[in-house]
Amino acid sequence: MNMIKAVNIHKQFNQLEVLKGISLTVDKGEVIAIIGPSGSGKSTFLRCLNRLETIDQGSIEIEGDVLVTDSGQGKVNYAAEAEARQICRRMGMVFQQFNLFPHLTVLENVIEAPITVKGCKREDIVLQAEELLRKVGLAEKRDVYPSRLSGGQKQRVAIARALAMNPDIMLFDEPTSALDPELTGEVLKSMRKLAEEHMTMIVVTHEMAFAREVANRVIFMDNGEIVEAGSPDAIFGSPSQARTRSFLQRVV
Ligand SMILES: Nc1ncnc2c1ncn2[C@@H]1O[C@H](COP(=O)(O)OP(=O)(O)OP(=O)(O)O)[C@@H](O)[C@H]1O
Repeated sequence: MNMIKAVNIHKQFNQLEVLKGISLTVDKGEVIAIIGPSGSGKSTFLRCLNRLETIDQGSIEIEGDVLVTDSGQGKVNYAAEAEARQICRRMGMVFQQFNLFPHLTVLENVIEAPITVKGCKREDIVLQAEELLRKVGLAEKRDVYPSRLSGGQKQRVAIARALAMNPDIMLFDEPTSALDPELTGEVLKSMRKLAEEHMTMIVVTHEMAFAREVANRVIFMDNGEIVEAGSPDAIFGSPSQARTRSFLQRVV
C-alpha cells in the first residue's frame, strides 16, 4: 500500500493552470524532496494533498483511503467532510511562516490540537509534548511565548506541534525559506532526525544540499509539471532533462 497515491492532479487558479497533471506515489518511510523554480506549483501540490487546496481533476489516496476521486467529465468527488478530515489528520504540515499561536506558550502550542481536535487529556499529552520538545532541542523553552523565540526555534516548535498529532506522514512547505541562513541548520537537523526514524516525508525545499543528502527521491517540478524524478545522485549528478540541468546550474 502506498502512503500517498496522487494521480493526474490538475489545479487552476482562475485562468492560471498551476498543476498540469501531477502524479506521485510515496511509500512508507520515503523522503521525497520537491525542487523547482519559484511559481512552479510545488506548494500548491503539497497543499492539494491535505485539502488545503481542492483539486479540479485527478485522485488522491492516503494510506489506501480515498480522499478524492476523479468522476470523469472534469469533475472530482471528495470524501464526506468527517472522513476527509480524518484522512488529512494523518498528515502533519509545517509551513514556511511557522503559524504558531502567538498568545499560547510553546507547550500550549504543541498540546492545543491533540486536546481540541483529538480530545486527548491534558495530563496525557503534556508528557508527550515535553518529549517532542526535547527531541527538537527546545525543552527549556516550554513556557516561553513565540515572540521570544528565534525563527529557527519557532520552526522547531512547529515541527513538534505537527508531530504531537502522531501523523503517519509529514509535509514540509519550504520550512527554512523564511529563516536567516545561520538558523536553517538547526531546523534541517530536526528534519534529518525524523528522516532517520523513517518518517514518511515530502519536503518542498530550496535547500539543495538537504535534498541531496536526505531525500530518497528528488522530484523536479517546472511550470506545473514533473519534469524529472529520480535518486538524488541521478538528479544532481546527471539530470537527463535540459530544464533540470538549467535550473540546477542556476541554484547549486
Ligand atoms: N491562492 C491562490 N490564488 C491564486 N493564485 C495562486 C494561489 N496560490 C498560488 N497561486 C499561484 O500559483 C502559482 C504556483 O504557486 P506555488 O506557490 O504553488 O509555487 P511554488 O513552486 O511553491 O513557488 P515558491 O517556490 O516561490 O513558493 C503561482 O503563479 C502563484 O502565484
